[in-house]
Amino acid sequence: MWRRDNKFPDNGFEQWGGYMQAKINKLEEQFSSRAGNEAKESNIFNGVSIYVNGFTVPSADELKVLMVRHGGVYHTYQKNNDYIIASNLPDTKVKNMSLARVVKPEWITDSIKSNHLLDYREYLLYRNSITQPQLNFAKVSKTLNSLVENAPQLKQTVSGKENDISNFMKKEEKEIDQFMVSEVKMSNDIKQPDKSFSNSKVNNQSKVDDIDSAKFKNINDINKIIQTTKTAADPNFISEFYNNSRLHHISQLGACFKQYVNDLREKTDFLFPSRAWLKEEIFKSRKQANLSQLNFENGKVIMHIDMDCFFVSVGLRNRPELRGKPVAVTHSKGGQFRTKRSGVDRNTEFQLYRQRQAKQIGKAAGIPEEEVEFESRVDNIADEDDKYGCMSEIASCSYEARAKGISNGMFMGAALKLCPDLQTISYDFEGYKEVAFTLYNTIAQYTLDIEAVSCDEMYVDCTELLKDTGIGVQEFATFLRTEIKSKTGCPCSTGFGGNRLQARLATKHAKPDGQFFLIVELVEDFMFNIKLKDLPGVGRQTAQKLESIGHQTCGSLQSLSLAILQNHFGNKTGALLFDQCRGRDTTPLTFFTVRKSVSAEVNYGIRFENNNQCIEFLKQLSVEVQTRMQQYKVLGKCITLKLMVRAEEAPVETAKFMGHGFCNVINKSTSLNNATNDVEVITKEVISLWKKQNIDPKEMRGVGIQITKLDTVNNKPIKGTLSKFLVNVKTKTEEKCNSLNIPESVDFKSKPECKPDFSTKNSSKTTPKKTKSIAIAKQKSPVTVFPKSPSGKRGRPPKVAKIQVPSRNLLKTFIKGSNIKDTPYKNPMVNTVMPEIEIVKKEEKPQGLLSLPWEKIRELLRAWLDSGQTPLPCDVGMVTEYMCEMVVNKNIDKLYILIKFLRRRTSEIGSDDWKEVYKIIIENVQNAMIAVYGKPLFLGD
Ligand SMILES: Nc1ccn([C@H]2C[C@H](O)[C@@H](COP(=O)(O)OP(=O)(O)OP(=O)(O)O)O2)c(=O)n1
Repeated sequence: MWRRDNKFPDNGFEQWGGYMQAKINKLEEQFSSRAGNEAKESNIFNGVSIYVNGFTVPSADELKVLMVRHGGVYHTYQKNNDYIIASNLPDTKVKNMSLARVVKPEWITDSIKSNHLLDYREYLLYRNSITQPQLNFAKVSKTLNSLVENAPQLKQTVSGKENDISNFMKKEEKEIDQFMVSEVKMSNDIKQPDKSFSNSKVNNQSKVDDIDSAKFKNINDINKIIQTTKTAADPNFISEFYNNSRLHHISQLGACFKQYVNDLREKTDFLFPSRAWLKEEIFKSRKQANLSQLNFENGKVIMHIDMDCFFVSVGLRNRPELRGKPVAVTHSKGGQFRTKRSGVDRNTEFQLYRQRQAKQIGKAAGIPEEEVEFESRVDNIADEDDKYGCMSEIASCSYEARAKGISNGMFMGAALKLCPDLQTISYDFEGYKEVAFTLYNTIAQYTLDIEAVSCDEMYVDCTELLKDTGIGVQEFATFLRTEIKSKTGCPCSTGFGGNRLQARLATKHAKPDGQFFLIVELVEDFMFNIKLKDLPGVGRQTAQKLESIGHQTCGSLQSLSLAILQNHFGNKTGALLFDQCRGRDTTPLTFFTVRKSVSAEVNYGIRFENNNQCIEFLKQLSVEVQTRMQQYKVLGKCITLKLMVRAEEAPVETAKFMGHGFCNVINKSTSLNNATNDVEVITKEVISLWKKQNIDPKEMRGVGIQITKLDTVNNKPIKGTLSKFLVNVKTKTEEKCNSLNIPESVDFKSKPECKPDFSTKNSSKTTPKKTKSIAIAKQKSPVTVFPKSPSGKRGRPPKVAKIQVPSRNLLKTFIKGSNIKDTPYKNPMVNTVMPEIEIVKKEEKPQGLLSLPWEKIRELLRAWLDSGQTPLPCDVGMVTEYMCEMVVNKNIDKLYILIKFLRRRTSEIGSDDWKEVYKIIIENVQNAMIAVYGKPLFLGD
């Protein structure tokens, strides 16, 4: 007999427990013997045990048989790990139990039908909210934490060899994961969450879910639950709100991938071993000579790539039985019972929205507000207790749902009207992140010329990649899409064109699961039928205004001259429209993203009883903003408080539960003398802005804080990046600038009059000796004979007296392994100590760039090109000087890499100044080449 003290079950009859245990054991034995007798049909429920609570269809007995047949366990008495199968439960039961594993019997029957175990979470009995999701504490933090362990592993690149990009990606993914986890953690730490509440088994989610159950029809119960639903007056509201806000997660992910691309570009070597594999695979699969070979004379090839119905595709990986059906990702299940709250007046609220929209259209069309007519009608709007009244938003819907008229962002109720059998699946933030990483990593194996748009979308300049590999656009697209689909299980679409506008429109044309190359010959025809509202530069108001003057398509707008368009829309928008409707777009891709603002906004659950609550909330929101500023390492000068206040004519109770309803928006800003991220300063300013508005806190429906005019922490803007590093060698620099063919003026458009004296008369006889000092600095060497600048003047020394601290990365790069030494530098802007750079002068050693290792030069060059500043002649002089020295030192391989990089970046930047910089450098380098080798460096074109 098993004994209790040995932690084994006791089946004795001495105590009640013993009796019960004996009974349970007996029933289990019966179950096992029955299992032995039943023909086993599958192992779907291997490891799953269920306990049936109450009346179910199929009945408990039938479920027992099904479990036996399909490898599961049926418990007559509930055990810890059991799934509780129930069709409904009396409320006394609900109050006393955890609802996390209460599952509908359909979970069993549907799993058997689809021959695999379906996700039980999709069948939870208590999951439907009244309207919107309620806060599900700690769920997301848990998800993010688990991601750190489970970050997707990169596939090895070429034959097991990994280049630094793939290694870097792995490291970086982890850092980004940690960044996201730390964000959640930080905000929780700061706000000291009420653990008892977070951990409570019946949390807010289940409280509201309870309301959805048809069992809670007693209005007093419902009101009690609504009253206890968390509002912004609760001290833990903000962290919980952000942990559960889908929009917050999307924007976080988007920002992370922008940073990811920045870092990949900054820290890896731009060598792409996977290209060899790509080429090999594509050449292998070619059945005939490549017909789609690109004509590079046509310029750039820009790709736009976007996952198809992203949230749905990721969700369907666990619900394959729903493929091909109309599916939506939303918090709501739809079609369930909801309660009607008193005071809700949907008709009035919707009417107010319509009225505002009509005024906006009127304004866009130049009609005075008082003359705008709008239709005053009473719609047959479903109430919230009607399934068609559900105001839960659809985040993403499948293309089958779109075929029925459903679109992303639509309310669930409206969607159900269009498609009553619309299936819903829940969010999978972990899955989105995993797929997004795979998408970015797949592209980054082949090129880093990426502009990240969001977690599932980016632009890629494929020009260099295609040229380097010699593969065609279509075959690359097919290969890439297949690779992404096989790695992620999700389809994507790609569009290619000569610029970003064409690429984006091509993707739209290709969707879903397709590809389209808008070749130059097709552009005109293609653009003709494009709807103006689909152009990226055309917002709702502009589209409405265009429609009001009779234009809906690009073809139709092409009939208007530039002057007419500018007359109607102003110079900038007019010119944009003129170009866009012809498929023209000169905006270069931005590979390096610079953050312009940091903000935190909450427009859900904002319900205050008094001023103190509102002030407390403003303090918390200030902490949230400051936390984000710290993460992004920025300070800001301008603080804007955004207030959403219930419009006088709007019902007090909003149509959407805890939503903001129809509001007036007030934005108030203040500018500081110095940029800051000090939470006390931010809070003080925000509260002062709030107090000045004199608004009744009860009328507040949304609050946001935005910080703009950003500056990087410890990084004052720098001018003349290179010069600033090397300012203490200004005398030398001055000499060298003078000696190079660099115009003194910043106007790089003006060409130097004379060429450096590298001409053929500098025969090999005059070739300078290989020497550690730079050839061009030596007066007698052929490369030292340089003409004056176009202005005829000699260059002046740079006027920088003292080195300011440049970007941290640059600093780090330079401090290590160079002759730069640290001395404390106190940044007056913030209380942090930063090193000041001082160049140790050693006359006999090479100075400036020449003192640095080649790897550092690459970093510096990259930073210079990405600085977003106008190139200064002295900087150009130094780079030229360095490259000429490489020629002299016969360091041609590395020189070639630098030049290729320089060429690529300058052409990406696309400005005439930078193109001129490239030209000047190349002219000097080629002249040095001729001087040293008697011939120019072969650059391929
Ligand atoms: N306001 C928004 C915008 C986007 N998303 C989420 C859901 C989308 O699935 C995902 C990507 O957005 P897209 O605009 O790319 O839309 P889809 O990928 O769903 O569809 P499409 O195939 O048209 O790109 O981001 C969201 O939840 N809410």
